[in-house]
Amino acid sequence: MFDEVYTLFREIEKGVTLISFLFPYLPTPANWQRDRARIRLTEILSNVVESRKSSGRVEEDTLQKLIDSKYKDGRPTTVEEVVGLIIGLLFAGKHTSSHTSTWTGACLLSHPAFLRAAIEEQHQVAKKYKDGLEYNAFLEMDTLHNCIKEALRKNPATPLLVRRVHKRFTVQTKEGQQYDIQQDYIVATPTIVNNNIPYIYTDPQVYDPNRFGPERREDKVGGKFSYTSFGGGRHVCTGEAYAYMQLKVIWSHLLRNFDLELVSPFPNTDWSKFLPDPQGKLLVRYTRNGI
Ligand code: HEM
Repeated sequence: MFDEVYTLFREIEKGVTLISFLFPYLPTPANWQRDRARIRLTEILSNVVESRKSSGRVEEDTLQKLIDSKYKDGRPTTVEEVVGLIIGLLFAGKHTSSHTSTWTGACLLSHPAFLRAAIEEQHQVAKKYKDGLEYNAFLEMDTLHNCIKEALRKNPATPLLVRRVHKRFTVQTKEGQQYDIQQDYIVATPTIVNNNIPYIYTDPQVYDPNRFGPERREDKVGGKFSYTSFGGGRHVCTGEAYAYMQLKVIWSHLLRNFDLELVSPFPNTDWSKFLPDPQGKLLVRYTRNGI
């Protein structure tokens, strides 16, 4: 089942392009495949939800929370809604994480000074937690954290955040120009532009994880929306802490156990995707070492 779910996910992902975002029902092979995969994935996950419900078993997990949730008027969630939420959650967490992990690798392996600093930090943490790395050890990996954060600043997983306006409002630019934003307008905020504003980020084109260190704190200087790779406001990413933790677990393991070298050129961004990945294959040579 795992293989089939993974394949279906890939097929849905392939249908999430910039074109399909603007024209979701365009009759293209990618959109057909995406829609067929969505139907099959719904079938598989519906069976999982139905089987949990009919078993009478109560577990301490996310699936149970979704099944037990109720709307404000007391109505419980339907199987279809639970399945939709699971697909949404998997989509929110899976692709964004693999995207960020890949860009972190590409950035680290092309910036030797930061790679050395991240490896040195692994030495220090491994020395301190010699009985095995646990949760707190990963929280102490500030250098690695900032390397991931900077890779994500330069390569946000969601370069455009979109909202429908519920209530009319005005907005004023830094230069004093006012805009009237009317109800039902669609507003888009380009993360990729926000993350490169020169009065917030010094030399924004440069990969420099030190910008997030205690002396500079560039993610805070422009206010709470300076760094928007995890969104902001009411719908800010609820998985941010988990995302950093899993990315640190992955990269800490790789840095502690392998010598890594990027053998393909630093990748361009594939802008045809709605969630723009590195273009082409990223080739890495690895030798096992072990800190
Ligand atoms: C590096 C990895 C991740 C990145 C870059 C990321 C980014 C984002 C962004 C930009 C948003 C806001 C979308 C918007 O405003 O329209 C968001 C929302 C969300 N993310 Fe993440 N995310 C990541 C990982 C995760 C993980 C691992 C999970 C769950 C396990 C998760 C769950 C969610 C959920 C549920 C929302 C919707 C929140 C809401 O609408 O109230 N994310 N994420």
